[in-house]
Amino acid sequence: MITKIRAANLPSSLFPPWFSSLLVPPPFFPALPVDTSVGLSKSSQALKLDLEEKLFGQHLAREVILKALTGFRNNKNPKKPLTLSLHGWAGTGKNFVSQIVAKNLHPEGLKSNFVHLFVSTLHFPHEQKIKLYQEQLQKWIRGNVSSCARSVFIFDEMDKLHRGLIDAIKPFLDYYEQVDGISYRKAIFIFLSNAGGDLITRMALDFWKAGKKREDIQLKDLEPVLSLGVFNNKNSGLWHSGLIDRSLIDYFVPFLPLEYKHVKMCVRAEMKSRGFTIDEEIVKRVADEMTFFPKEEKIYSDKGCKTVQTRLDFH
Ligand SMILES: Nc1ncnc2c1ncn2[C@@H]1O[C@H](COP(=O)(O)OP(=O)(O)OP(=O)(O)O)[C@@H](O)[C@H]1O
Repeated sequence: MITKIRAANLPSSLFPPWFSSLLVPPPFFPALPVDTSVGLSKSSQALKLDLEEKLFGQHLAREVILKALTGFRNNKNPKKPLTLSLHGWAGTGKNFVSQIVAKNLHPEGLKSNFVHLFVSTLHFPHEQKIKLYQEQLQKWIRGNVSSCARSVFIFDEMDKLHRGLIDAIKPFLDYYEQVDGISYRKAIFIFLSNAGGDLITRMALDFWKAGKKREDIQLKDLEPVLSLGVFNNKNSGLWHSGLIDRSLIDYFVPFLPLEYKHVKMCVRAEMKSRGFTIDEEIVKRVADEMTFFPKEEKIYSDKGCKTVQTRLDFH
């Protein structure tokens, strides 16, 4: 599913018109604008605050993302780019968090020249064009990292990304000091997918049924779950790509399914961002319109907070 934000910030064709200028190999890359605020835009404290205030119901994702980003930014000499793999049900905040991270590094977020979002089904829809996509993608990454070492690349719908394209980006994710004269070690790659989302949900449901608190779910509880749903799942996209075998993913970040109370929090946040006074009656009405599963218990929103914005329009 493509959100408004993504569609609004993406070129209509695969790459913008000036892309062809990047086809010249280094050192002849044209000078793209240089971001002087790179890495200094906000402190880790600001990221922490953003995650605490804006991201609802995701205590594990909050913890892992903060740890990963803080560690990476404090490391003056990283040995490889930072690679995060975000997993979870639809509408639970994977794109939302990627945007928070991107904004933290580059204040303009998705609008920055140094943040790049690829959506598999939008940008790489035709299997027969894989060779072309591979070439363009590699040149795009190379060109942009040579312009800004701390470029951020977000790949949405990773589970739908053709294996050939994962192979194309693999060299950039590795521990090489340089590839063709360029170091990729300060770049950040974020992969988003629904793979493992059903298993994460089942785990959350088991906790709920056992009367345990959601916040008591720990990363170690989810490791075997992710291992089954992602690491050893031939359909997850990552499995047969060699990314996992070669330890090229630094952090797996699980997103839990969102409950009624989280949906209400999303409604309030949306009202606030539109400058409305919070009206609890409307908050309840919007949340009540969402559908919840499993059939019997009705605990988790089946679209997370995804349709909150449009539903609010009706009220
Ligand atoms: N955990 C959350 N906390 C706060 N807001 C959220 C959360 N999850 C979703 N939202 C809101 O819902 C919108 C849609 O969520 P988002 O696009 O991040 O979902 P997603 O997990 O990427 O879904 P998909 O897998 O379908 O792409 C976000 O822009 C945000 O406004």
